[in-house]
Amino acid sequence: MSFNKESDKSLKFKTSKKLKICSSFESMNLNSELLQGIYNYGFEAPSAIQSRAISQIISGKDTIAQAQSGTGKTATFTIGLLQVCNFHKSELQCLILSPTRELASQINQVVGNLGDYLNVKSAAIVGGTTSMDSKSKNNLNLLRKNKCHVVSGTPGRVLDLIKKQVINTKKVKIVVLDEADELLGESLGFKQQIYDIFKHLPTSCQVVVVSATLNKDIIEVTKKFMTDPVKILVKQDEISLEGIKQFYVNVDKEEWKFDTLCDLYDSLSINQCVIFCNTKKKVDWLSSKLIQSNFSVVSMHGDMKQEDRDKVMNDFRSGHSRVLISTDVWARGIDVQQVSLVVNYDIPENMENYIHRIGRSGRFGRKGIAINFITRDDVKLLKQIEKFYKIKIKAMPANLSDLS
Ligand SMILES: Nc1ncnc2c1ncn2[C@@H]1O[C@H](COP(=O)(O)OP(=O)(O)OP(=O)(O)O)[C@@H](O)[C@H]1O
Repeated sequence: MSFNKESDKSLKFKTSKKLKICSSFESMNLNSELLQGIYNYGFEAPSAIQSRAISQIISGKDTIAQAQSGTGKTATFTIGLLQVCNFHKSELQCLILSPTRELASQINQVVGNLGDYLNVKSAAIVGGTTSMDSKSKNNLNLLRKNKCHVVSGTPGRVLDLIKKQVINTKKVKIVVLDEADELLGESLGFKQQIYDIFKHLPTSCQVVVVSATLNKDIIEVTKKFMTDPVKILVKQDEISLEGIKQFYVNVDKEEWKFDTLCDLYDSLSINQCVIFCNTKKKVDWLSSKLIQSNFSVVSMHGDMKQEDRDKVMNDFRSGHSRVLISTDVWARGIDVQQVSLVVNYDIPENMENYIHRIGRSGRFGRKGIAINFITRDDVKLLKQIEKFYKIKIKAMPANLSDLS
């Protein structure tokens, strides 16, 4: 196995020159209810990406915003779009697209929280549930009556509801593609859905593209639907967060991973931990093996029923469960601040998801630890990761608890 060629494309595109930097939320000319929502949510000062990108979004420019994991990109586009929307008008003005149901719901929550004083009506459109709960029914009713200002959803479900004329896109002013490289890449089949959604949007619609990882090819694709965008980008060797300490453990053979994990369990469950496997089957296998051995873990992947996924998410977010085993469905965007440790039980299959996975820890300047299990076959992959991000991944020290 080796990383695909896509990942090797270096970031040769540049940040736009002479960008305005707003060092406080007050200096962004936000309306007072929005400012109140921001402070009430606990934010005091903007992060680097927020101080650069929010004012660009507000000015109406198409914007490409790249910044490291956990540095506040969600609030960047949310504050921007909340300022752009007119809440006196009862119509859908903003569409936010993201790759997983959990992320779309999380973004919807942030929109609701930051827009608390604006009377924003937003809906998560995620599908997947066998029976619709009253909230989902209510959302659909609001959409049918064109009473939502903001929709946050996954591309397939959103496109479906546009085609069924439940979502009315006529007045959409701004569309956000979060985790844009995932949405516009070739592997997951979202790209065509995104193009189809664009066909239903007004041509004047402002486009905001966001991710921690963007490459030249993705920027090329965005030219199809963006006009002279402002670009705010980080260099490849700055994508990895300094606050996340990265280690490897030589497990030599696949069969030795399990015992290594059991030895680590006490350290894993001090705060909260996410363990990544590359397949759904492996997630199921590992979680049942750990449970059989009396370890307390929960697990999640894309083949599980949405009701079960929701329960796992709620338990993990509340801190009720501390160790979560998952596939890359959890790699991007999910924000649980207490996660301080990520274990790559399997090394990820693409370079980008390495950065996204480890970025589940160390949120917004917190400290994090990432541990990579390395079989003999993985040594080469680890070297590729180190070279690509210009980082050094050290051998795990004997006493991990000293680090946390
Ligand atoms: N200005 C701020 N002050 C304090 N906390 C903030 C601020 N902006 C964002 N945060 C918090 O930082 C955490 C990470 O933010 P967010 O999820 O938006 O990061 P992200 O850049 O979108 O990450 P990812 O790349 O993983 O999607 C969240 O818990 C959020 O509430």
